[in-house]
Amino acid sequence: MITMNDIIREGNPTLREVAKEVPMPPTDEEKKLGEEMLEFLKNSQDPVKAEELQLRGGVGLAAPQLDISKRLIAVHVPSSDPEDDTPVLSTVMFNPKILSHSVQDACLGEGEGCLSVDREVPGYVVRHARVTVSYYDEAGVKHKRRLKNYEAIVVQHEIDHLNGVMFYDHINEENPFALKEGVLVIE
Ligand SMILES: CC(C)(C)[C@H](NC(=O)Nc1cc(F)cc(F)c1)C(=O)N(CC(=O)NO)CC1CCCC1
Ligand SMILES: [Zn+2]
Repeated sequence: MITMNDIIREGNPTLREVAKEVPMPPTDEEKKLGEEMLEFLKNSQDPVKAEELQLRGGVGLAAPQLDISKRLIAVHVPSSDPEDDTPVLSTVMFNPKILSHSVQDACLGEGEGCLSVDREVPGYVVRHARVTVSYYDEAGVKHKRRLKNYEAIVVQHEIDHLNGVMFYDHINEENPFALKEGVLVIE
């Protein structure tokens, strides 16, 4: 199973590569990888397993973070309602692609971090507020999905990893907390 030791950290050149498309349908090995990535995220959000395995609570993971330069991500976004156990988004996406996006931008009020970055990098990471993504599932079936709010941010963060982009590449160097008019701040 995947643990923190399998996750490469900034400085590893793989994190700056453009990952390769996965031919559809995915091979058994690629399907297994996707399942393991999703299992890592679920384990990382389980207090007992996270403690046992010393995992950082993760909501998304991209194959390049495992030193595998393939266009494959997993996302497991829990509901913001603690009473609700159903995640708002829990899936493996092969060859995810942003088809269209809102004019409006958004950022997390807390800024962002990354499982591959062992330091705090303060500042707003401005992204699209809403995106329409297409992706293939492990059966090779094509899906199209509109995402908004936190799950839209997570998927954009993960797709960035497939293009060698790190969250801090988006932070304004002069003023990390500069915000243009109309940017939605997601708390
Ligand atoms: C880097 C880290 C702080 C671990 C971040 N987690 C997170 O932001 N909060 C979180 C953790 C949970 F378990 C459950 C939950 F609802 C929220 C994260 O997983 N990522 C994913 C990543 O590094 N992918 O490469 C960073 C997030 C920053 C914005 C979107 C993803
Ligand atoms: Zn990341």
